[in-house]
Amino acid sequence: MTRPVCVLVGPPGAGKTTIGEGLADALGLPFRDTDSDISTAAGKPISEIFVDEGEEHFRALERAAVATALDSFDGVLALGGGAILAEQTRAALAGHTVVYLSVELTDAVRRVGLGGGRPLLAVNPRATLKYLLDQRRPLYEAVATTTVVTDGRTPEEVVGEILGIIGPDPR
Ligand SMILES: Nc1ncnc2c1ncn2[C@@H]1O[C@H](COP(=O)(O)OP(=O)(O)O)[C@@H](O)[C@H]1O
Ligand SMILES: O=C(O)C1=C[C@@H](OP(=O)(O)O)[C@@H](O)[C@H](O)C1
Ligand SMILES: [Mg+2]
Repeated sequence: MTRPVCVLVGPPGAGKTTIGEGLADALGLPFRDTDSDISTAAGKPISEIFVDEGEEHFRALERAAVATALDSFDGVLALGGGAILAEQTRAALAGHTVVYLSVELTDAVRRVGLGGGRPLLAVNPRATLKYLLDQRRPLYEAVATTTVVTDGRTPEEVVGEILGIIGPDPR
């Protein structure tokens, strides 16, 4: 069994996808994002899965995609922001190196803009993000082995801090 060297969690706009790519690059390891896995397998964007099959169906695909990646992928793994809502996923994260990329409302709103293809943020991004941040903060904190604050920091600075935590050769 292989396992990711680092799993990134946090709300939309925390930078999981961006930081994950940069971190994988710096480590010379592959990068994977469960949103991309789900979208590739379904043959359509996440936003269309929400419209065609609904959020419940997306969450089932997400639980399966996360379980598979946690068991079989040995690079840097980014999860979707809502993955930790599933008790099954929170339990599966135990024993992994889990970095919570935290972000407060102002920076999260700025980064996601008008939603950026995120169906949950399509109508009122600011109000929805405020709700998501408050609802999920305890869940991110519960699964994380480390928290890295991203507000007011560049992706390069964030990648540098994570490298300092997990080291240059985490395998
Ligand atoms: N530390 C950062 N500083 C400024 N912009 C960032 C930072 N991290 C990510 N971004 C930008 O914010 C947007 C959302 O980032 P993304 O990686 O998709 O976040 P997530 O996967 O957590 O939703 C992207 O446009 C990205 O370039
Ligand atoms: O917060 C959420 O519930 C979601 C976040 C998205 O991923 P990012 O956190 O990478 O934006 C994506 O999984 C989907 O739109 C649902
Ligand atoms: Mg992402």
